[in-house]
Amino acid sequence: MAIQHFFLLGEPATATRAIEIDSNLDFDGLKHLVASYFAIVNPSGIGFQSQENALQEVSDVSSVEGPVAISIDGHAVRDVPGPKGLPYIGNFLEIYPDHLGNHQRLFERYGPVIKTITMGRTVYQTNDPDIATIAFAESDFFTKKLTEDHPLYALRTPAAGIFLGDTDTEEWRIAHKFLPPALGPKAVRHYAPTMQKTIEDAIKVFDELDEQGESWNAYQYMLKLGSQAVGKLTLGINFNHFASPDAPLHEMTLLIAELLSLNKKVTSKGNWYSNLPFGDPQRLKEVKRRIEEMVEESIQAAARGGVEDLPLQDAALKAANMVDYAIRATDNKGEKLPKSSLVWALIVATAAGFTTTSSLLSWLLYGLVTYPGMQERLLQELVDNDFDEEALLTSDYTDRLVFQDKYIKEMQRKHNPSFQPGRTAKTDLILPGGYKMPKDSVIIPALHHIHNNPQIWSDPAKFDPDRWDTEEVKNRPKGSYLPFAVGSRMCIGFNFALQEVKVFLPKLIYRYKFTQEGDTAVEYDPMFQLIRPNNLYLRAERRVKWPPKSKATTSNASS
Ligand code: HEM
Repeated sequence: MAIQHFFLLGEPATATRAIEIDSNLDFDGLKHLVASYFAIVNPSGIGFQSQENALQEVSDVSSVEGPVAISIDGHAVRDVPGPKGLPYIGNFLEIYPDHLGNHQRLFERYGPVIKTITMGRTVYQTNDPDIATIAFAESDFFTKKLTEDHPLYALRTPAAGIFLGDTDTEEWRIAHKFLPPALGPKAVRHYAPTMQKTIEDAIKVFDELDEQGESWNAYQYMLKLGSQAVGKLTLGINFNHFASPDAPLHEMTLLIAELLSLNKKVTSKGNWYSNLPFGDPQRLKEVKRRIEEMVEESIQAAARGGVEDLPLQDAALKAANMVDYAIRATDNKGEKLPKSSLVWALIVATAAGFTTTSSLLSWLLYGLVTYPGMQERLLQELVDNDFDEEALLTSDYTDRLVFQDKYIKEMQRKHNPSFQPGRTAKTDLILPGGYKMPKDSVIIPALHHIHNNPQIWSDPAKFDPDRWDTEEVKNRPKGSYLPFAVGSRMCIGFNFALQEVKVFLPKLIYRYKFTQEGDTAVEYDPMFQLIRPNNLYLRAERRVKWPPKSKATTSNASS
């Protein structure tokens, strides 16, 4: 057993640590051992050197006259770079309003990990898939914990367990045991008829708008549609958004939309602001209270129906909605989701569900009028698959729409609604590349910038659904496409979201030809928790004719 002294290259050689090296250890084992002493997240990047000579064998490392310097991926350890800020506001003006474009510029200038400070809030971001994967894995190094620097800090609600709570809590464990089964692939399939009914109701309104020759704001109507679908799923409430073209948004939709926008305003201005007893911070508290009240009412209404208890999986397949599920679902110890978790878990599932899907739906419509040939190819695929107004949109049917699947994937690569899931460092640590992150600091795997990283995606700015057939994309590095995040805090509603858009899109595309009203550049809302288009106005005209089946399909059918 030899003892060697080590220090991190880039740190003073006086900060050494003595480590005992077992003579049976191999080189990888030595890297792991040293990594554990210095909280180096990925041991494989470790290099050892003495007097600038690389040491390649365990025997060299243990016998050389110490201390031995540790490099990471060929680098000395370093602080995460970022732009110098102004007093008080930090980098605010350098980032907003176009935070996507500006972060892209900062990644190009500073490399794969950047640090910015806005209004006193320090955030690390990465566009590197490896680092994103590390951050998303709940581990000794990272967890979801809503510290003051976390983008969801102003919304944190420990009782919700999911989304707005820390991983390391009983509330998350319980909510995470009960809720995902209700949104698993099989459970979601049984909601397909409800989804189809939702879009068929909505179509009456789009028909009326067409008859009046009116164009409409894509996000506003997709918000109606997305929240109508999710409201039925989570709370069993019909929001009646399609009673007429001007039907108002349901109070729940309005409040949740306000909650998110207030949160983005409050968090982008720093913690001093969130504590003010008036203005936006005060309104944020009022909005939360009113939402709680409304969900409690829908739980009361569902509970009065009188229902039998069922094991989780059975409840998921039989429930009329998630309130119904949450009341009946019983785990193998006979326990249920406690009342204290129920209200906020349902609020969060509702909010997470409709704000995201309505943005995705809006971008999917944006793609039809922006990217040449998409609308025609999607329509052709429907015709080739014998679609008509009566078709039943089961998941077996939508699985056959291969181009639609690639279109949705590419849309989530370029225009994913969710962009800033944050994870918190559990200890002072060293990331690949040698970047130092202090305990309790927050790193955001910047989804948009990972999805547009030119080192992973060729010509990332190009919207190209066919790239999903290429070997390059099929063999892409782990962590390079994460529209729903990954790891145990990833989205639990992704099956529902994907099924929903796969049911809605065919109905819309087969019935209408979409064109954009005016040619103003479409802007995204910079002060919203999600990326959504602000000013996309569409005209949906009833189709009167459809293309014939393509030759390949007809000849396949006759052969
Ligand atoms: C296009 C649609 C959607 C996108 C892009 C999306 C994206 C995401 C992302 C990135 C996360 C991780 C957030 C974080 O780490 O901070 C997340 C979490 C979550 N999503 Fe989604 N989501 C979508 C739809 C839905 C739907 C339809 C539901 C429910 C009906 C839902 C429910 C949730 C919940 C409850 C969590 C938190 C899980 C936890 O805390 O363990 N999402 N989503």
